[in-house]
Amino acid sequence: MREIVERVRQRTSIPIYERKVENILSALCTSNDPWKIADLSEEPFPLVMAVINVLSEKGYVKLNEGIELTKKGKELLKEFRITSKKDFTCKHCKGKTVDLDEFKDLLRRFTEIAKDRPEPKHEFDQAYVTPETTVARVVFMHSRGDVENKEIFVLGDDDLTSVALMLSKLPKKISVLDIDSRLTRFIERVAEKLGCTNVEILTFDLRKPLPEEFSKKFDTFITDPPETIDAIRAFIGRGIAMLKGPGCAGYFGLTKMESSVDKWQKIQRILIEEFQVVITDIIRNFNEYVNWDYIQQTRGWKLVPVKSVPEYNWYKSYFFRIQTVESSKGYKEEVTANQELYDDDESSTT
Ligand SMILES: NCCCCN(CCCN)CCCN
Repeated sequence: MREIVERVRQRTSIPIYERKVENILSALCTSNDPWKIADLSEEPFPLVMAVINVLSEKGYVKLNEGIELTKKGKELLKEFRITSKKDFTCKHCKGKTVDLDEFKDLLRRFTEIAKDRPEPKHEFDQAYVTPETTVARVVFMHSRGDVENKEIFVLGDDDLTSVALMLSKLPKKISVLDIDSRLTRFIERVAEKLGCTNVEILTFDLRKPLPEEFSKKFDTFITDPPETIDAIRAFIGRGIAMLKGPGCAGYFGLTKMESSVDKWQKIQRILIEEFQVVITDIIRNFNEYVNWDYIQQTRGWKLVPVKSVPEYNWYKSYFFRIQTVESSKGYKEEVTANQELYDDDESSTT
């Protein structure tokens, strides 16, 4: 096991240690599909591919249609008492903790409107979540008192969370921004069709500081940023700066597919030490993403040893809720990153 760790360490700057190899071997025990192995292992996709390449060189797996354990690989599992990854996610709520039964009509209307949504754009690292996920986000936020009669700010909205909020008729005001004018135009048309007059829409690049009139005006924000440190500041940091004061809430998705727990620690330190907010909820795999059609143009595709496109929604993220206290403060500076707003050594889906 140690020589596997040493060999991988020469290949990637992503932190690697024995337990991570174990997680990947355990996932290999359950599936030979590279996307599912990454999903089950909960390790960043580039790291999972680096480990699989080393396992293949050392004869523990063979690469044909899938990634299969060899006899030698199965002996390694036995020697280290590694068993297959198991999943006990609740079949009723699918891990989202909320019951959508009272929102069936909202979900039906949302799904209908979303039929004409713009397709994900590679340039902006887009990938939208399933309609059930978008509606479950609104229900979860509502269950925490963060939607009804509240002023809500949506930073980046390829998931069309603003549309589900409009359909719910619960918020006092919805402000939504996105860099992609296909999305802002689409959301404008929906707001007109629904006759929503309490919606403000702007096309904006979050690398730039937001106009001062947005500062400290909102009760709640939601965003689903890329997992680079720059994006955490540009999306979540700006969202916190828009909140009125203590007791307000922010929501965002954070994936394991493009950020290791080692990077999660850096992100959580920024939340607690720099932004001085409190993390009140982290719901595992709450956000389920629909497979995007540019996957064969991504860096991940170059890394995957067997070129098969994912057959199920493999990409998930955890849903975080943060809450502000007296000393909380957001981020208002310019972010100078360009493509590295989306890319770091752990990302692979751009
Ligand atoms: N490039 C495809 C995957 C991007 C997912 N990211 C943006 C999702 C926007 N709805 C980040 C997901 C977790 N923060």
